[in-house]
Amino acid sequence: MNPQDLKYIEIQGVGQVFKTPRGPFVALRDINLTIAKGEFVTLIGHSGCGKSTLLNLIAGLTRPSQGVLLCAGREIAGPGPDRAMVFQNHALLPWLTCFDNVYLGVERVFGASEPKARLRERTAAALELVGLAHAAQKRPGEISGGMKQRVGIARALAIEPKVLLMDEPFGALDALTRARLQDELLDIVERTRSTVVMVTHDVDEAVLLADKIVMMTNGPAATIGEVLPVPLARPRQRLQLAEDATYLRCRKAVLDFLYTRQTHVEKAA
Ligand SMILES: Nc1ncnc2c1ncn2[C@@H]1O[C@H](COP(=O)(O)OP(=O)(O)OP(=O)(O)O)[C@@H](O)[C@H]1O
Repeated sequence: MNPQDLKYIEIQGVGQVFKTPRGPFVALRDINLTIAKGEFVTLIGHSGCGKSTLLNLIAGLTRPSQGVLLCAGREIAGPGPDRAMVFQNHALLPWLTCFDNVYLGVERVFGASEPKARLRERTAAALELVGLAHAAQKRPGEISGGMKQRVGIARALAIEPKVLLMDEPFGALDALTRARLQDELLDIVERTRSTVVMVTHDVDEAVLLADKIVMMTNGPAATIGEVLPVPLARPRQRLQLAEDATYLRCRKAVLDFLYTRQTHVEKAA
């Protein structure tokens, strides 16, 4: 791998302080992390520790109070088509069909340089990739939660982002749909070789999907407590992993971190 690709995303000395009516609130401090091209990173930590805050910084939706974030050697100064976000609540426009929800983003990114037929081809290919070609003409209100989430993923993949940012994308789904979408995501990422940063609360999801798990300490002033490499070969099969010694060791390490070393104490608001 090109040495530059080993540090595709670089987060250096990043801190985030929010202004609140009660004074400044230090959400993140001293975050240092390097992500290689094609790497799948999961971010895990107790509720409120700053996972979404960190993802928003990588997306360029917010700017850090301290430090710098780089993507492909360039400072992240705002959102860009090289980084696409998938949200937990899918954020689809209810009055548009699934096709048009995906087309909207495709047109924004490629509309100036490609003919309409090519934009439609890209949209159809993204829906095909997530197994939703048959639902292209349905509106979000006419499809299930899992299907809506797949449209959200198709919309992100359709713009061919270099980095896929996912904020608890499967958090609102039932366990079976969630498992199916995790498998589909593994398959898609294998094919597209995207770099992925995914926030999750789910320990099994974190281990199943990741090349490395970034474990965050509790907030306020949260930081990275530990980075755990997951040296499991790909493609991964969830049934085989259930008894795999490396899988079980990684799972235990995350559980230990979360429930022994970072016991969650609900703070008074
Ligand atoms: N715009 C903001 N202004 C003030 N405080 C904020 C703002 N955004 C986030 N926070 C605070 O920063 C901390 C981190 O929030 P964040 O949403 O990143 O946590 P999280 O780990 O993603 O939580 P969860 O797992 O519950 O989604 C929280 O205490 C939150 O209240």
